[in-house]
Amino acid sequence: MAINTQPIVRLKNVCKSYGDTQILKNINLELEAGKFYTLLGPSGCGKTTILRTIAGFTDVTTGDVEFDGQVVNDLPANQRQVNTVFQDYALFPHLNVAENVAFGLKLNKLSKTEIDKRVSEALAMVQLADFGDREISELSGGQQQRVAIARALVMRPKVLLLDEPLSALDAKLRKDMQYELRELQQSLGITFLFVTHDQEEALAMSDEIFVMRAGEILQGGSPVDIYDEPINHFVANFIGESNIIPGKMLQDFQVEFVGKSFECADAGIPPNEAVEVVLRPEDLDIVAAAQGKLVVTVDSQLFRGNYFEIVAYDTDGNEWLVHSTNPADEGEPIGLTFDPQDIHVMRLNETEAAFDARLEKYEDD
Ligand SMILES: Nc1ncnc2c1ncn2[C@@H]1O[C@H](COP(=O)(O)OP(=O)(O)OP(=O)(O)O)[C@@H](O)[C@H]1O
Repeated sequence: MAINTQPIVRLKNVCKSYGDTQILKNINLELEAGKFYTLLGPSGCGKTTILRTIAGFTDVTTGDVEFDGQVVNDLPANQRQVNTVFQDYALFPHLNVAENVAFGLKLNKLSKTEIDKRVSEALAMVQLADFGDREISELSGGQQQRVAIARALVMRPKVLLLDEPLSALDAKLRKDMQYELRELQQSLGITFLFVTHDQEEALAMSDEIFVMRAGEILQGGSPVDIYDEPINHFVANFIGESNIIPGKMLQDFQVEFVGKSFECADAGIPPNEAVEVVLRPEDLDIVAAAQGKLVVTVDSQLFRGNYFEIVAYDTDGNEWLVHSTNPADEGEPIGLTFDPQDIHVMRLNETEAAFDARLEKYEDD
């Protein structure tokens, strides 16, 4: 039997402009059934605009939005099999919980019996089975958020769009809701497209992340791939914490930075090319200065609960962030060691396509 691998949603070369301002620049993405996707990027980069083009609230200027292989550019929002959970939940304060959830079904003129059944099911999915009669004002922020999700799920969408739904919650509740949302997505098997500017949230929740900047998707991939193999300075900096140091490729398996030559994984980059080297703070070990591959001087440190975050500088003036279980002496030199495999070398200004081709080649070799 042939397996249907056609994406549920595909954006093909989508551009969106308001007047002379281009907001989305040639967006290409595919969403498969049953996966948790995240659009991640700084404020104003176009995340909400992408959701709106999929939901049908915003027309594309050029390009196509496809559902199940059919172009839906002209299909009105209410005929697309998607629902959106908004940042502010957009619940109706004068309706109780069950009435809020029933709203869309009533508009679609379903029978009372069918509406009651589907509302109960949707409230049970978000663990609010006994809350149907409550007023919205009697709910916590997290509970309101779940009502908003139930109201979207009750319409049985193929894709649920979530626009920063956790941003109004305090840190603890936000973490709990991250687990809940992820579990809900997995148990329902619906495709979620989630928007956040919080990289930790994106890493924790997603099957796949699209990292955006200024109207473009810079890199798409699994959290592990994007963390370990960022395509460029922006992605490396935006995802997790990194030391990004200027360097030069010397030959296969050898890269130079801070005036020294280091063994590295083969990156498929020609000799003498200027590069940037990424080393994550947790991949650095502190040793005595004489034993270090590099010597840096400790500038300051913060206790982060389960580790010390140490800021140090090398002789070229590059800042180094190091995570260590032990404190260091401020003003003193320390040695740093690291595994060659933990050095990630990036070309300057490489496109994602060129990066993928290079990665594929050196992984095959
Ligand atoms: N209707 C509109 N008219 C003109 N400009 C718009 C309109 N809607 C959005 N924009 C602009 O498009 C850009 C992208 O906005 P968008 O809301 O998609 O960003 P975002 O990544 O979701 O940001 P945030 O994280 O702050 O919500 C912004 O510069 C915004 O000002």
